[in-house]
Amino acid sequence: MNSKGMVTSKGRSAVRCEEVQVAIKRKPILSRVSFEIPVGSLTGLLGPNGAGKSTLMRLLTGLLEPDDGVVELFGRPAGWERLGELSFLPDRGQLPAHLTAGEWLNLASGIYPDWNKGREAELARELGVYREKKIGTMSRGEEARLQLLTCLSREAPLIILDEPFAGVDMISRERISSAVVSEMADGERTFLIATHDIREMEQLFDRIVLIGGGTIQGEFDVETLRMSGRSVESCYREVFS
Ligand SMILES: Nc1ncnc2c1ncn2[C@@H]1O[C@H](COP(=O)(O)OP(=O)(O)OP(=O)(O)O)[C@@H](O)[C@H]1O
Repeated sequence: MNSKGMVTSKGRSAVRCEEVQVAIKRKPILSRVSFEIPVGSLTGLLGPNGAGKSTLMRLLTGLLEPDDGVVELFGRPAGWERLGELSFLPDRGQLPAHLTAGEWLNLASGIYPDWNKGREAELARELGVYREKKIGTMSRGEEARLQLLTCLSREAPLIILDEPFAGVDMISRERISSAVVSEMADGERTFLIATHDIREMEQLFDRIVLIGGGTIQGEFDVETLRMSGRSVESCYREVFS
């Protein structure tokens, strides 16, 4: 790591992108994207609207292929066949409206071999998810909490959350943050979270990756930033304003 807090050292990586290029309908969306996420870290992926955060996450999940460059998870190429190793909360995901939360969770627990029933019950209490409620009648925030519960009930080594707080009230945000923190306590799991809620989330992150205009604007170690008298928010402002 250098004196500005930029991460320069290479450890064991959960995610590695090198010189990644993506164009959609001939429009360049990601250009020469290179960064790494160490195993066991909680990394914030931060950037303005349209920066390329969701596109980058879809790339990591294998839902999108790069036009050029390398995308690796745990040292092997990313791709849809690696979906079993990661748990993904998409930004515009929708759960089946005709099911109750309980019916959906039963279905999901059958789909995912790494489902942990004990964790599901614990998180359902923490997040205030009611099994009897029909998904189609849920508010945006209630559905967001159920989606997060679905993601965190799996024991996948990599958790990728795209805007987990969109439409979620303050108390629920706190519950979600504490659920994420308690998940981190079990050791080797790696989190990548895209969010605009920098102030609320900054206490959680140990690293941040800043993306703007489809390119990486910097990778920072949060502890090192703090030691140099900066916060995640001030760093974000320096880079983007
Ligand atoms: N299917 C698509 N067709 C055309 N353009 C697209 C498509 N998907 C993404 N883009 C464009 O790619 C750019 C990056 O979009 P992306 O959704 O990755 O940004 P983001 O950082 O997640 O934004 P936000 O913070 O607003 O969610 C935007 O300019 C968007 O319009």
